[in-house]
Amino acid sequence: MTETIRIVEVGPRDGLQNEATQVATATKIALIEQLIEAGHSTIELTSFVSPKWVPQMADAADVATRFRERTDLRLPVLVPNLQGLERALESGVREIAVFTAASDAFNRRNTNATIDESLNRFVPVLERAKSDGLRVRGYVSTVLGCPYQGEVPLAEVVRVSKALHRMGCYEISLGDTIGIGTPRKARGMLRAVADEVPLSALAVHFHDTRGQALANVFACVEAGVRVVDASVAGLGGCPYAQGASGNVATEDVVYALHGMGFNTGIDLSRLVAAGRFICHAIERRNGSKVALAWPS
Ligand SMILES: CC(C)(COP(=O)([O-])OP(=O)([O-])OC[C@H]1O[C@@H](n2cnc3c(N)ncnc32)[C@H](O)[C@@H]1OP(=O)([O-])[O-])[C@@H](O)C(=O)NCCC(=O)NCCSC(=O)C[C@@](C)(O)CC(=O)[O-]
Repeated sequence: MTETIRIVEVGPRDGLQNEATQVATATKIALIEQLIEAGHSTIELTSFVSPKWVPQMADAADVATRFRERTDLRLPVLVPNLQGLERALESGVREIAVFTAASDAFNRRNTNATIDESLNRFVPVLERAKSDGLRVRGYVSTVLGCPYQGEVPLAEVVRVSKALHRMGCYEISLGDTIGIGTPRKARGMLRAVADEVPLSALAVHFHDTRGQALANVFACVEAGVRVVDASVAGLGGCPYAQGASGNVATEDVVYALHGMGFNTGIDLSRLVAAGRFICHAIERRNGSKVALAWPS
């Protein structure tokens, strides 16, 4: 039987959060609609963070509300605190993602809190989410290096991942925020976390800053991970990680996985069209090599 890998499409959130020019809400919605048509089952729609920190996501409620009837899909949104959760609930959201890091230096710049302060912030968020029947995903950033602190101890990646899992996050996404990792290091990191958190509850999230992301995905898939975050057309970059480029392009991941015999449920041709649509709309270079080679 063909094995399935679930792609978590982060383009509409991670991919667009750093765009300097405000992307029209209608464009974001059209992109998400096209991603759904391409067969995505899991799409991170937006983030309910402070609009002062990330103005591009100020229209989170409008985007999320548009998809509130799509109970057949998993449509998580990023939430940093209880205020974000309240806003998400008002928009009919059924899945959220909380986020912290394995480096205090990064986490302070990203959320104005140390790692432990952010974990404490999540306690009431997780309690409220649980009582409202929401699923909660957890992110750990800087798992292979930090733009401010440099080396990140593996023990800290393991500790934070374990804490999020124990708190009730059903899945932990391990983020190489600045795309600094290489395949063996990425696989070693995954294995170390998998010693403490079930591999089935882990996802990988690679940025392609140094062109290593697809190789890192491959190394981790070979090591058994079955959930991969990716961004259509390789959109993205973290506003609090200078020089961070987009995530690995979804088109390239899907092409590689299909070639390896995995099923993703995604129609590559439609996905390429969605990537071309958004690149045209925001006048951005397409970061997917598969898309560039795809017949027009
Ligand atoms: C966490 C905070 C809010 C702390 O920010 P703070 O300034 O310490 O928060 P505060 O509680 O002091 O509130 C300050 C103001 O923000 C408002 N506020 C507070 N919270 C909210 C909210 N949820 N929604 C709307 N408004 C909010 C609050 O009401 C107040 O407004 P004022 O009284 O000044 O008018 C802020 O630092 C923040 O929003 N950070 C988010 C940064 C971000 O979104 N980064 C990118 C996402 S993470 C990422 O990309 C990495 C990832 C996940 O992809 C994985 C990887 O690649 O590594």
